[in-house]
Amino acid sequence: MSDIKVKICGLSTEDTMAAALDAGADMVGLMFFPKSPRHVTLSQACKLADMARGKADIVAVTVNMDLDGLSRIKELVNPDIIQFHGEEAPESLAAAKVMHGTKVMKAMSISEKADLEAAQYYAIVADWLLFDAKPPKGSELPGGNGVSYDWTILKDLDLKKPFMLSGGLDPENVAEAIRVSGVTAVDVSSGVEREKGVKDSDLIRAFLAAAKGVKVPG
Ligand SMILES: O=C(O)c1ccccc1NCC(=O)[C@H](O)[C@H](O)COP(=O)(O)O
Repeated sequence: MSDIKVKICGLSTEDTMAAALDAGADMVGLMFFPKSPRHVTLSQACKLADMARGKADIVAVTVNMDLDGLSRIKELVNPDIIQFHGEEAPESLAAAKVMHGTKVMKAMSISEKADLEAAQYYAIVADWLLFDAKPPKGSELPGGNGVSYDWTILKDLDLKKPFMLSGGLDPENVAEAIRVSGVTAVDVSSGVEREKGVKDSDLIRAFLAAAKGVKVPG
């Protein structure tokens, strides 16, 4: 039996980063999308990344970022993984992998099974796939909207690459989401916040305990 992997996304303070690390987060996400309420500056990101290095994988979350922007993040923050959360093509991921020498994660917007079809192309280059909910109409954010989709469509998905479920997860529903989808990795942002963009250490601990409490065959 092995533990579920958990990514806590959009951490922006030292207290909540410490809570996530102490409670056993496997990945911690730092947000580089300026419109996000979880956005961090490069200097904040460096401090938070230093706390996490060697304890959890540092994930830099980007949206359609140009090569210069990615290079600056690589040089200053040195993340373990770059998350691509926009309309980036598989070729852009491949280029970033070669250029920056990091692992890459591709987020895809999902509302129905057909949305999973492109995953096979991304799986050729991506080290991880993240199946997130399609943003609601009018949202300025491609992720972090706290909405979910039918988790059962991920059941029995075989991509030969690891993937995560996200979108609207929280400490109350994460165990059920893992059971009905069969996933072994989950990601959360809004569900561990007390208000939009403000992470809550107690909710982070509760989420990690609930997710890690589900045992999967491994
Ligand atoms: O969280 C954001 O503000 C965000 C903005 C732009 C692109 C991606 C963003 N989040 C990426 C994530 O990996 C979130 O954890 C994921 O979308 C799930 O969010 P939530 O439904 O709020 O748990």
